[in-house]
Amino acid sequence: MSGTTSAMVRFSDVTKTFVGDNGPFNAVDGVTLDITRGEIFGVIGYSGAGKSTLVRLINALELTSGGTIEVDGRSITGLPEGALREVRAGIGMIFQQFNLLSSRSIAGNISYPLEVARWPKAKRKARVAELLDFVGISDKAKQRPSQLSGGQKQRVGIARALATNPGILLADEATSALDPETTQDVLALLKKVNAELGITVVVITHEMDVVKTICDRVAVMERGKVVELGDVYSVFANPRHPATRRFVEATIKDRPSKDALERLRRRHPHHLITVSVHEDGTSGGRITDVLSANSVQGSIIFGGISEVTERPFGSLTWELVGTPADIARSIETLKGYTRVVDLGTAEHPLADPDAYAPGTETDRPDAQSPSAPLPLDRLAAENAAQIGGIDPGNPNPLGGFRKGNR
Ligand SMILES: Nc1ncnc2c1ncn2[C@@H]1O[C@H](COP(=O)(O)OP(=O)(O)OP(=O)(O)O)[C@@H](O)[C@H]1O
Repeated sequence: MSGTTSAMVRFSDVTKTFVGDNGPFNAVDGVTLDITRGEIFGVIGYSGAGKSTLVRLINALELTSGGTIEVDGRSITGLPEGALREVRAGIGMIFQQFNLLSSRSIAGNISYPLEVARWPKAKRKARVAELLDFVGISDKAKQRPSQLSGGQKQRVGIARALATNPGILLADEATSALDPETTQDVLALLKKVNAELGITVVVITHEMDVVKTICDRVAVMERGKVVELGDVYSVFANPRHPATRRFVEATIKDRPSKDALERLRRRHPHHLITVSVHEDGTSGGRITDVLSANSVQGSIIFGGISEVTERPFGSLTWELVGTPADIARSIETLKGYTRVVDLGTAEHPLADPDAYAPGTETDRPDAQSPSAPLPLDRLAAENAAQIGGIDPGNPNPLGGFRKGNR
């Protein structure tokens, strides 16, 4: 990769049109955004929002219907297949279902793209050993994929995707099939890929937890459009779009839902407030100081503070006991530091404008029609793409090596 511009990927008014059961529709609809060189960029959205399609446009597994895409300063729009193979060689990809070749050993899987790129045997062997060590599974070299756990399989997928030194790694729901602990391990590995190898990582996910753990910036997609874009902490601290708010609330779980608030009011009939705790706002200690300075007794009855991009984030719901005037003064003072939602009392309740009311997928106003089943040729194309520089139209990546492109 040339390293000449700060944008590793540039989408300019990009549209991708598919023909569905009800006629043509835009799976990606007028997207303009830059993915900065060296960052971990998240794309989040509900099923069918267009995330995979957007990311598959980067390595030309899908071709644009409108607009232009630049990868590493080079427009890939309208390039002939031969030139696209060159672009793909600089992009690694990993998938939810790993897409490993079951007939090959782990070392054989990782070596495969190097064979295709016609690396000499000794160089291949050294590179595979280096990659196995990097992803932490050197002891698994001779085993078959079926002998590995999901997390280990994804490590193989990552090693294979890195084999030919790509500048970009695309991770399509790479942790969605893993348990929470293994997810954290794989996310840590993706962070290491980014930090130690300087690779730009694009992560597609439907879990804000993934975004919160590793991404620098995030785009929220809904119905093919990017509805919110920004650095992760700001998006968490100030989500503007309803879809973003739902993702944040479902992940942080720091505020009582409507139902939980009703239960809290029954147990705690006095004045309730929810106070945001941000790095640049207030802390639990400062809240206590403000309350005691105003002769108000406070106790925490709900809340949670976790880390977003390694910085504190969350909120605490307090029950306040004191005179109405002292409580009002406390709330005014706290508002000078941070966001305070006044929930009133059991007798005179005030609604939380941000309350999260969990619903089903189909309850959501933005729910999309279910994604089409993965066509077989798409699976073959993914297999081909992740080993770098191969024609995604080849339905049988093991059916004979194509000529390398370097
Ligand atoms: N090859 C295709 N032909 C027709 N429609 C398609 C094709 N690929 C995707 N779609 C449709 O485009 C829309 C966006 O799909 P896409 O896979 O990009 O969404 P997504 O946000 O990644 O969803 P998921 O998280 O379920 O994978 C969906 O309605 C899907 O059914």
